[in-house]
Amino acid sequence: MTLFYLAAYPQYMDHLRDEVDRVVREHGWTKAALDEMHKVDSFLREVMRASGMTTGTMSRKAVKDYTFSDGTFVPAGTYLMAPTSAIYTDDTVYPNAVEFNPWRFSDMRNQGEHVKLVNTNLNFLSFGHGYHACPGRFFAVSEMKIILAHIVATYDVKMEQEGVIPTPIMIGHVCVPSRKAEILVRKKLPSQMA
Ligand code: HEM
Repeated sequence: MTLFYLAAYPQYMDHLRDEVDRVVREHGWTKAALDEMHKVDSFLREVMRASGMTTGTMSRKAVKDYTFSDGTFVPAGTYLMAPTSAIYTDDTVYPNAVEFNPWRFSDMRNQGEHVKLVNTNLNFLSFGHGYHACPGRFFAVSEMKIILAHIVATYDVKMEQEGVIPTPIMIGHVCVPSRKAEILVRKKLPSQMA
């Protein structure tokens, strides 16, 4: 999905590339470099938010009657999910939520908010939250950052039609990237590489 966003919005490529070139020049391809890639991190988190990935997450079954602090009563046997897509498209949570803003989270981070991709909170549930939050996310995020950083450092990518994300397939509540979409990929010339 990230590749589709990267290709659909090529105007962000140079910002990512500048960041990757700068931190890799300073730290090499190391964990320290990944930690410095705030824009790469933000881009990935914004793709997870904007694309939704799932309409809901953290499925649970109530094993006994439960009343939430606001009075909501959940009888035993009820299945529940946290409504990720409702949260991710709520303008009061994410201003101008409909807009893909790749620097949304790096800007928030600059203001002192804990919104690195590995950070979970009630407004970002793609890795779950609380006691059962995904323990594999630290590994997964490092992998995703390495792949995105490598792509921007090595290739130019674009979609035939700018600004259009190929329609995903919904399987139940899970959003699967289109398997038919095509992306134009061109390897950068050696002289363009850092
Ligand atoms: C982008 C990649 C990934 C995403 C989006 C993701 C998402 C999630 C989510 C949403 C949960 C919480 C489910 C819940 O509360 O019901 C979860 C749990 C879990 N994830 Fe991941 N995950 C990813 C990668 C990984 C990887 C790479 C591993 C292992 C190497 C992993 C291992 C686990 C385990 C063991 C749990 C269960 C934790 C528990 O129940 O206490 N995940 N994941």
